[in-house]
Parts: sequence; C-alpha cells; structure tokens
Amino acid sequence: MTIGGHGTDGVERRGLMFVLSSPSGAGKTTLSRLLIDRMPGLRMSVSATTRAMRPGEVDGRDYLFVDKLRFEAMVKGDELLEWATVFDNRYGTPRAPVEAALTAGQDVLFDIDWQGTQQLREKARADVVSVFILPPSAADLEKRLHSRAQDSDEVIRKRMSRASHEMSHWAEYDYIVINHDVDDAFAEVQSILKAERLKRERRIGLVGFVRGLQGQLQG
Ligand SMILES: Nc1ncnc2c1ncn2[C@@H]1O[C@H](COP(=O)(O)OP(=O)(O)OP(=O)(O)O)[C@@H](O)[C@H]1O
Ligand SMILES: Nc1nc2c(ncn2[C@@H]2O[C@H](COP(=O)(O)O)[C@@H](O)[C@H]2O)c(=O)[nH]1
Repeated sequence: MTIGGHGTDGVERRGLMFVLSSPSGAGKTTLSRLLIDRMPGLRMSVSATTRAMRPGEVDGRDYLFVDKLRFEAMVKGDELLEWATVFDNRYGTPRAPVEAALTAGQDVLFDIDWQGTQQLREKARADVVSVFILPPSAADLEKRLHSRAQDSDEVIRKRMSRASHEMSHWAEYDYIVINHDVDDAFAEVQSILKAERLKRERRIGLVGFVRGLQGQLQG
C-alpha cells in the first residue's frame, strides 16, 4: 500500500503514516497545521465525524461532517481505514484518500486517538510513526480548552475527565513530545518526521543507488 515516491535526494522511499495523538486540547490540531504548511510531501488525512461542526470549521477541510447513517454505511462498506467512538461521537479515517496519497509518494498526517492508532498499527506497523503530545500541566490543558472558545463548559468538563484515560496510552507511542511552547514542540515533531523519512528500511531505492555508486567506482 505504501510504496511510493522519492525523497529530496531522489532515492525512492516508502510513504509513512505520521500519527499525532493527545488528550483533547494538548495541541494536535495546532501542530498538524504547522506541519502541513511547512513540510512538503505531507498530506493531512481528513477524518469523517458525526460530531457537530464547531464555529469556523469547514466541511471537507477540517472534517467530513456526516450523519450516523452515513457513518454506518462507511463502516459497512469498508470505506474506513480505522474508526472509533470518542466523546460519544464517531470518528474515522476514509481509506481512499490515504491510499491515493501514499501511492503518489506522499506521507500522510493523522490527528486521531489511541484507538485509531492501535488499528493503524495492526494494519501497517512498519509504516506507522506515532507521536503522543502531552500538555505541560492539567491547568494548562484546561486553559487551552477554554481559550479555544469552541466548546461548552459541559463539553470541556467531559474532555478533561477523559484526559487521564487518553494519556494512559502514552507508552504505546514511538515518541513523546511535551507541548510547552508551540515553536519548540513543532521543531521536535518536525525533527521526528525528518529523521523517520531517512530511515534505511523505508528507502527502498538505496540498494540500486549504492549499486550505481559501486559501479561508478569500479568503472
Ligand atoms: N504550546 C501552546 N501554548 C499555548 N496554547 C496552545 C499551545 N498549543 C496549542 N495551544 C492552544 O490550545 C488550544 C487547543 O489546541 P488544539 O486545538 O491544537 O488541540 P487538539 O489537541 O487538537 O484538541 P482536540 O483533540 O480537542 O481537537 C488552541 O486554542 C491552541 O491555540
Ligand atoms: N480514531 C480516530 N480518532 C479521531 C479521528 N479524527 C479525530 N479523532 C480524535 O477525536 C478526538 C476529538 O476530536 P475533536 O476534533 O472533536 O476535538 C481527538 O482526540 C482526535 O484526535 C479519526 O478519524 N479516528
């Protein structure tokens, strides 16, 4: 599924699935937007959800907003790569755009919870790179949920009460980033992606490249 494009050095490389998870409000969306803006060759996976649209969200850009019937049909039709119920709503990753991006040689960025990450890992362990984002403190997390000003106090309470459970999955992730400062956290996440892109096992063109170099040395 993930055979694809070329790195900046022209060597063919397997595409990777770059996953960010965290308790709600720790900063996944913020970091994802920066990654998409600043890292060429990275495409955002736009999830389907049954939750209501927040002010400022755009259908098709932030999520595909669907009703429960449509979501069920997507599950039954095997249209989702993974899906889960989070905060009483359904969320899932449409399969086709992810496969198309990977086949075209792009990496794909996912903002999904621990349940979805487990499902992706079961399907394609070698191609999944997962990062868990932690807030610096519980007080900061709550402040961020309020400062986003998009959820009711009741929704924020629910998200805070689920934060500890979500965080209990931190040790399943490949990398942990503590989001004190957005620029620092972004630099760390960016470094992880850059290093993972250079991993030998993903760079399937290296054998041919090295053979070519050896040929030049012998010839
Ligand atoms: N390092 C930071 N310092 C201060 N505020 C931050 C930081 N990172 C993110 N924020 C702010 O915190 C709020 C929540 O961030 P964001 O929406 O990115 O979280 P999230 O993890 O995607 O949440 P959810 O899981 O609910 O979608 C936003 O208002 C964002 O601007
Ligand atoms: N397993 C999945 N989880 C997803 C997906 N899309 C988003 N999410 C997670 O849901 C919560 C809540 O998101 P919000 O936008 O309502 O704040 C958050 O943890 C997301 O990471 C998905 O496709 N699959």
